[in-house]
Amino acid sequence: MITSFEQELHSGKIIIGKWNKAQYRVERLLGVGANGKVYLVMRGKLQYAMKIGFDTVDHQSEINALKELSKSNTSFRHYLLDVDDYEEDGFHLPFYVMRYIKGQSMTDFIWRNGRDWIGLIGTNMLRKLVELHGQAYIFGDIKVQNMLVSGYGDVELIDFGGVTAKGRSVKQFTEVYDRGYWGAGTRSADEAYDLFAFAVLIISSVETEKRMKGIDKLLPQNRSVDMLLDMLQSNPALRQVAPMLRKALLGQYSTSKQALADWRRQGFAKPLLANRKKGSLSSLLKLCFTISLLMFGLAVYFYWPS
Ligand SMILES: Nc1ncnc2c1ncn2[C@@H]1O[C@H](COP(=O)(O)OP(=O)(O)OP(=O)(O)O)[C@@H](O)[C@H]1O
Repeated sequence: MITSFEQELHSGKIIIGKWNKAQYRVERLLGVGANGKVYLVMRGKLQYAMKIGFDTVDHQSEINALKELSKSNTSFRHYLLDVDDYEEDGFHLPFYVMRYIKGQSMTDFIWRNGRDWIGLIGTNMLRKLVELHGQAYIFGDIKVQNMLVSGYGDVELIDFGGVTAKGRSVKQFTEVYDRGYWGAGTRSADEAYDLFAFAVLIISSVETEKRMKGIDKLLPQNRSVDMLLDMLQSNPALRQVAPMLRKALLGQYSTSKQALADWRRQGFAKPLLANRKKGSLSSLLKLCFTISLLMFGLAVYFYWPS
């Protein structure tokens, strides 16, 4: 059985599952990761994301976690639509089909709309973690690439390859976000593990590229959580959230519920979308123009020699 498939599936290709016989039409490639390729597909008139796995063990464990979450009474309900195999020319390709998430990376979103959004994005991210932790799982591989932001700061998690049952060893992680890398704790799956990564996520979303450069290549003797704490203290954009993130970096939260409550206590101002800002400016200009026309009309009416 050959499972590796380097070739790209072209747009318009029809995939019919070997077992469930559901039919999908490939639209385009959404992304390629270490564990698989993800395509935008249509099933009837609806859009979904289809992940074709490279490594069957990782692929299967991702499916197992998604199956559990899809059954839960959380926002992950019905996230997973189908699990099947596709066979072509002697290739056997395991795939699964999930909700298609439209969005942009957190860094792009903040870059376009401003840093005022950190509060709301953070709240929505922590709410997702509270839900996941409530199902006795941790996310494991929190990083900018594994979440998408859309609409009014809505957060969706993607890539469930790191989802690990609480108490086990974290399955998949990315060094910079990993508390083990910073010598700040073990790699056992507890809520504080995700909260540490959450703190790094927020710090990295507002740090300059210059300061973040090389941070993933530090020698073990040079890595310490103090480096992250320094970044936190010295960045004015993080002043409001620094006390909560400090506790997360030091492992002082045992549950994401406590972390979310502290985060919310900051009382963030309501952020504005960049195009709404532009929109409100143009309505203000329109109003000024109308008022000046009205004044002009009145002036003509009163002062016009009769
Ligand atoms: N449900 C989805 N909706 C929209 N886009 C998605 C979805 N799932 C994945 N993607 C896109 O496909 C890319 C690769 O997917 P994913 O991160 O799951 O692969 P991976 O092999 O597990 O990656 P990694 O190398 O980070 O472990 C993502 O970065 C994202 O751009």
